[in-house]
Amino acid sequence: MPHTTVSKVSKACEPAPAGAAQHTAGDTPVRGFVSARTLVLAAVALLLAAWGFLPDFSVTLLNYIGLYALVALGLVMLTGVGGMTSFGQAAFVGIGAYATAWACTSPDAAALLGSLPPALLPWAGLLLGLAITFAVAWFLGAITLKLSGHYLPLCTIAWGLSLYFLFGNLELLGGHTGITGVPPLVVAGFSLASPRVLGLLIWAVLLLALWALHNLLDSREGRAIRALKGGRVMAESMGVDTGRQRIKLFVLAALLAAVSGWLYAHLQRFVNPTPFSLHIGIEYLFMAVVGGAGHLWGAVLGAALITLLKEQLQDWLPRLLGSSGNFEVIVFGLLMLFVLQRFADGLWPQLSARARRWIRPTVARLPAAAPLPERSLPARGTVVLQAHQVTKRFGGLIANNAVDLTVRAGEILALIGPNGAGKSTFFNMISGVDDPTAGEVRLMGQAMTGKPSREFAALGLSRSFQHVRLLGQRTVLENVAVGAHRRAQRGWLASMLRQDRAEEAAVLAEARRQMERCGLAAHAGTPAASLALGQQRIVEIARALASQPAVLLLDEPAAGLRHLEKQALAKLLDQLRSQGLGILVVEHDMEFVMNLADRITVLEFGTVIAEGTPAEVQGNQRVLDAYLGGADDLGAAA
Ligand SMILES: Nc1ncnc2c1ncn2[C@@H]1O[C@H](COP(=O)(O)OP(=O)(O)OP(=O)(O)O)[C@@H](O)[C@H]1O
Repeated sequence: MPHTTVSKVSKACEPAPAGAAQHTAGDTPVRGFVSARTLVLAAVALLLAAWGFLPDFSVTLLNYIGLYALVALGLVMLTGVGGMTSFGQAAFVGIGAYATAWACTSPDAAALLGSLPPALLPWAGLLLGLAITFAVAWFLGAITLKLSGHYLPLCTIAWGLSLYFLFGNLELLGGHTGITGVPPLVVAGFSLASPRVLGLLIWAVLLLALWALHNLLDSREGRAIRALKGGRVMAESMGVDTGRQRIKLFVLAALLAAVSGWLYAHLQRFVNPTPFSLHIGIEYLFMAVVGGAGHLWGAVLGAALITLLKEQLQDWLPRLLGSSGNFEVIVFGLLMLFVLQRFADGLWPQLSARARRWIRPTVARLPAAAPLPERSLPARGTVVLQAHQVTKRFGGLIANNAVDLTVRAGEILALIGPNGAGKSTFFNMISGVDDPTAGEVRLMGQAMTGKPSREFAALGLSRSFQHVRLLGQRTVLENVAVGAHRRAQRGWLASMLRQDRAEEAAVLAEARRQMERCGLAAHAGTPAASLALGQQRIVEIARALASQPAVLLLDEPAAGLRHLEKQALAKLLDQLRSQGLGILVVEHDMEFVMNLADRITVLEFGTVIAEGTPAEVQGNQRVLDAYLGGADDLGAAA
């Protein structure tokens, strides 16, 4: 925004790990003497009480902080939570601002909206701005969000620039001069012309957005959004439609920016293209990152810090250096470098870590949990998963060569083979991560070729990964709950408005049930990354079980486990088998495999070289040859 000028906040609305926030003290020790919620309410009450007495300049600063924080909040969701970087948010602020300025001042708009009383024009402008932003963001999202790596940020720069130049070149938007004479907002006959009064609306909108987004993150949909950061493969395997979630997130961030632009236009009462440039888009990103891009309150902190810092620098530097110039930009850039070097996760985590001693997380009460809908498992012996002549080529390399394999309900099939034999590639083929070059995969009798992983998940297939894919900073409970995504239905709006509590209770109860089943009950509130690697693998199994699968694919589940843990895992898999699950295990631990599997398929150089019971496979000379040094392992397992 044009103004190069212009809360201290608490831990309160930080999206606390669900396990810590919503369940018994057994998960997380309850500390602190003031609850996060009380602190926020007290801060809001204080701000309200002081609002009438603050100097005009402070009110102006606070208004701008509120406006910037709204945009940065969208970026926290998009970048910090969802893992997508955008430099172009200022353009959406521009759409919100120009839409209302045009609706309120243009003769064309008057002809169109002629019957509307003048007091309603800004509200028509808001609707127009939101509608245009929605359409533009959806369109841009659809064409750019498929890109990954540095391509996506580059694209946001491209369309950020395009929209900026569009604002300056459209005659109907006043060209580079912009639009003047934007009227003040009027609510119920009361004019919000004074920045002091409009500021109340700005902060009310910001607090409402914080509340809604906090609720969203603390829900099934919030976990799905966070799962995006764990990689699309994991999220899709848990049944999350990642493409849709990404677009929704992108549109949400754009709409928040547009609302900020709308408020800005009625605060400034004129608009021109300058505040919607790429330069300002970068500044918004700075705010989110410096504040703490993974934390909702980080947006407020970042907006406040950067606004105040720029203000001070603009004031002090010319005095200090004895000449005027844009010195603050240089110092500002250096300071940003320092902050990002020193605190890569932003400043909010630092602040909240210090406050943890005296602030306790809000304990939300959930209603009694009803069970989630159950899937009826196929009868024992039914073919649940079938690979027919599955071939995968990577250029000239044949990773899987006409592999046939069948998994039945109520059995454990092991897929073994030396390193590089093609086991993980095959796993990807039969779970929808990748498409076979030739051949067919059938799940529950349905042809699955070309279908994404989430369709596999919908039909009852769940999996773990060779390289653990968990949300390391989130609790074990939350990670396991991601697995139950498809068993619940409440969407974004219901989550934002807290209309999902009964379902959320059911999801978390199911996650706890699976954790108990897997011996993880004591770790509900522990961040997943702080568990040993072997236990993280068990968390993946619990997460897979939370989807109530009919087919379970486990990629090296015993790797990193100690002897007793392996025994417990074998017992669990045995139980699952007796309950009728079809289980396919890729594993290098021969003792584990030989004692557990009903049948074994052996791959070498992508080709099946043997199949049969453990005893048959151990006696197979080709298998012994394939393993060479590993022949001892096979023998030892006998
Ligand atoms: N995306 C890819 N592009 C090119 N080659 C690949 C790709 N993925 C796997 N490969 C190759 O395919 C072959 C099979 O690899 P894969 O990871 O499936 O073996 P694996 O049996 O799972 O091995 P490990 O037991 O070590 O995990 C290897 O030669 C590997 O280098």
